[in-house]
Amino acid sequence: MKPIVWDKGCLRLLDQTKLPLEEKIIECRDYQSVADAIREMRVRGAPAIGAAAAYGMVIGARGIDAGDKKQWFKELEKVAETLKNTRPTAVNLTWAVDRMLKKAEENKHLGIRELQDILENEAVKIAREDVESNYAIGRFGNTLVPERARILTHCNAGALATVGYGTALGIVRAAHASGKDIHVFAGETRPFLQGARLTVWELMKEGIEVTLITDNMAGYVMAKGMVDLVIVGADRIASNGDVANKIGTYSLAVLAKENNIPFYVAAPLSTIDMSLSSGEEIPIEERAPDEVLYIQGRAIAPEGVKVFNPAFDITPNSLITAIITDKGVIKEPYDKNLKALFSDGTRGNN
Ligand SMILES: CSC[C@H]1O[C@H](OP(=O)(O)O)[C@H](O)[C@@H]1O
Repeated sequence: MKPIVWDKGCLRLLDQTKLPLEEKIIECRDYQSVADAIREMRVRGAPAIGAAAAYGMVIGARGIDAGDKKQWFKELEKVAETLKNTRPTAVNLTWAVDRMLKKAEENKHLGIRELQDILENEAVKIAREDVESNYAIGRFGNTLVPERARILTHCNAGALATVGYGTALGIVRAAHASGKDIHVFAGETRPFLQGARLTVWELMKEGIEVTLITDNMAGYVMAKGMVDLVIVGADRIASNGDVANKIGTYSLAVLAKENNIPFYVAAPLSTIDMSLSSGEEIPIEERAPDEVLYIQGRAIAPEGVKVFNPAFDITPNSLITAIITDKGVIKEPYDKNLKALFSDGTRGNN
């Protein structure tokens, strides 16, 4: 399944708020509708929103009606700000938009039409690189998966969270494809239910064994010896290896430590933010109370109750067994080993 399809100036998105009951495609022909889709999580997942924002920059750039190039660049900055302000936690969003701006800046000597074409090529490159990264993560991660593995996942870090194949689910796919006996326990992931609605949908489509559990069952299955490893995605990783990921990830990491179960984080280099010294600096998005108060439009709590809805939490590096990237498996000491990862000028948020 492709959550993002670029079709000659139109960005087609699989509306993930409708899954699994409906496979609805929305067509974005202006950058504001791309921003709306990201903000409303119709497209979601750190790498996916980065790629969507890159295409939003292309659509925005082609829609600018500026008298001269200076004005054109000013308008492009406004497009960038709109897209960057949609969601604060996933660094891929900022990384992708800034990469597009940098590309335009590097070629500002060219005409506007050429700049627009260059930006389109760059967005296509970002999307292609993401899929390549996910296959690499799958290959590296598969080396850590035993022949028979019961894998607990959280949220959705699959094809739907990326341009294709997935990060955490990319490892599941690679292990399954290599003939290993894989069974996934998918945590439902309240309140947006990415696990129940998206991860289960993805895995069942491909015939990969999956069992849905509620978030509060994770401790039980781990304590009962029903889980061999935990693999999650990430939205932003600080230079010391602290990880921001979907709310509930930290709880799973503590439970995994308590039960001596390996806890892996799968992420491309575009999710690593080397400008941050620790997870304390990662902004945590707070989302609307209605996401907690309603399921499919039906109230599940008395009207008027106060709600706290942080969409992410921080898992300290001490609870992480390894970070599986598209450049290899990174273990502690994370500050030293992540720095070495970027020392050869590799792309990423350094
Ligand atoms: C492949 S990274 C996916 C990452 O993004 C998700 O967040 P959201 O659904 O709010 O965009 C979640 O944290 C996943 O681990």
